[in-house]
Amino acid sequence: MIHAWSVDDVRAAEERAARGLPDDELMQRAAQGLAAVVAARLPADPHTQPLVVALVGGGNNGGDALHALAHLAALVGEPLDLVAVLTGPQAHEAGLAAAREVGVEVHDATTEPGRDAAVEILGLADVVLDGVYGIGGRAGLPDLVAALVDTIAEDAHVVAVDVPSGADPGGEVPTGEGVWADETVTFGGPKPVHVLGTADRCGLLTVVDIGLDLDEVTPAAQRLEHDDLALLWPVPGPQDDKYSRGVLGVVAGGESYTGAPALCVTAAVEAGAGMVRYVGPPGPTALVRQLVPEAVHGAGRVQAWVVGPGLDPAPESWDRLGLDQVAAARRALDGDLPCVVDAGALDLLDGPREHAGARTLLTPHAGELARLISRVDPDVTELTREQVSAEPVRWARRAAQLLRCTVLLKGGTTYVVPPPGSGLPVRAQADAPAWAGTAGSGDVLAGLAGALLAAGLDPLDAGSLAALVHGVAAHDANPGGPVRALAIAQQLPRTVARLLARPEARR
Ligand SMILES: NC(=O)C1=CN([C@@H]2O[C@H](COP(=O)(O)OP(=O)(O)OC[C@H]3O[C@@H](n4cnc5c(N)ncnc54)[C@H](O)[C@@H]3O)[C@@H](O)[C@H]2O)[C@@H](O)CC1
Ligand SMILES: [K+]
Repeated sequence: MIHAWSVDDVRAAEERAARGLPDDELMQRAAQGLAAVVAARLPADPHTQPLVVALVGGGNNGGDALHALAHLAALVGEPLDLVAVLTGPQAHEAGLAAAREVGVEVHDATTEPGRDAAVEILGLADVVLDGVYGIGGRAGLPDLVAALVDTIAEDAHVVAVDVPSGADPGGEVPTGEGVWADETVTFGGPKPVHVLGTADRCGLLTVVDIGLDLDEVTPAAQRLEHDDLALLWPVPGPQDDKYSRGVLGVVAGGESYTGAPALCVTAAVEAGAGMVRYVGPPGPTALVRQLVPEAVHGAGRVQAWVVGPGLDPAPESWDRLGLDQVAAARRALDGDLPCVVDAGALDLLDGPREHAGARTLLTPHAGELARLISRVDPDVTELTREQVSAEPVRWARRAAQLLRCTVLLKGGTTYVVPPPGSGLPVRAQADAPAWAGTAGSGDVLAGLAGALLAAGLDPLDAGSLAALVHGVAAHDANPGGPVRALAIAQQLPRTVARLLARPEARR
């Protein structure tokens, strides 16, 4: 699992670690680690002298970059062209002195000749170090810096120092502006932007150990990795039977929507639910009977519910079967069992589930979340899908707060936000190929998450693990090509087996 700590917690850990150490010890450790990464990225061609350019801001992030240039000169031993471009009126004094000492060429881009020289040199660079802003940064860049970033050579290898400049280190305010790095070298531990930010903003992430102790500090954000499946997946033991493994009830679909329940039930069965009970009218029941002979039918004892895939929340008054299905959905929502609330059932929620908020996992996409918040938030009249997509963590948090439950917001990156006050971190998963964005894919995710809730996982683990496995299964089902929702569901057993068998996971 990748843990990411808030900027405040990292700064506090830096303060603790710095006590009793020489003034610039942490920066030297950071710069040395950074230089080692950059040294490994230099082009190997013996006929050309590599050109490394650092964009340098006025704070300590710039100090890291300047010291790294100095360390790089010592580390590589071969001739190198090293250039520092100063982007503001100040630069880290000791860093600048160390860089000058080893012969780094310095240009001050706040002057016209300096800017012209910087533009030319950035267009030729082999490696660019982005040392403009680190954890002192915020979303967006001043015009001068943005213009310099735009002139970086297309084929240059861009290494962000700690955080890509222009990105919000807290990961909450997304912006496309600023540096998009091929890789990011961070210090002490990941920050939320590395986990929550747009998936390819930071590139490959390397953490340099500078001696911070964050073990006892609760992370602000997390990402599950493939090896985490073995820790969290409910693997049955010899004493288990279908009941102890978890019985999932599914209230989904209606006479006009028969596909969603079939996909949802298939996914839950393929994911290894002990038993799946489908509740619905004759049409979808017949289809589920045909496609999933393992499922049982009609209401009965269950350990968790999935409510909502393909559910029409507002059938016509003459549609008796539709009204019965909504009544079944309401019974599940009014109870106190763990529940995945998906699609149509989201429209049935007006506030928190009374006794079961903490056991509830909402699984909206951006449009559904916008509609839900517009309806239940007294401070919001009309929220759009675009607004949710622009600030996904903010709005998922808002829904989690209003409904006192866990919210899984589906998208290219899937965010799983626990209820406020739970002390739990936000999780973000970006495991799925874009091919997975296809009709029925969400019904599969709901069934999979439901199977995990029924097995006893809490909503944060169930939601994030479901997002991980769903994404990996979508890849496994047809690497590099299109995939239908049913194929994702049918791939689940093999994907789970493969991830359980990973040698790292078994340790
Ligand atoms: N504190 C420590 O002990 C260590 C800090 N280190 C480095 O220090 C960095 C943090 O340094 P600083 O706190 O000096 O902050 P930064 O160097 O990240 O930023 C400096 C200043 O730039 C301004 N600024 C930031 N974003 C801006 C924007 N978008 N537009 C305009 N102005 C902006 C702000 O006034 C900010 O204080 C870390 O990211 C890391 O690189 C490392 O050397 C490791 C040790
Ligand atoms: K940076």
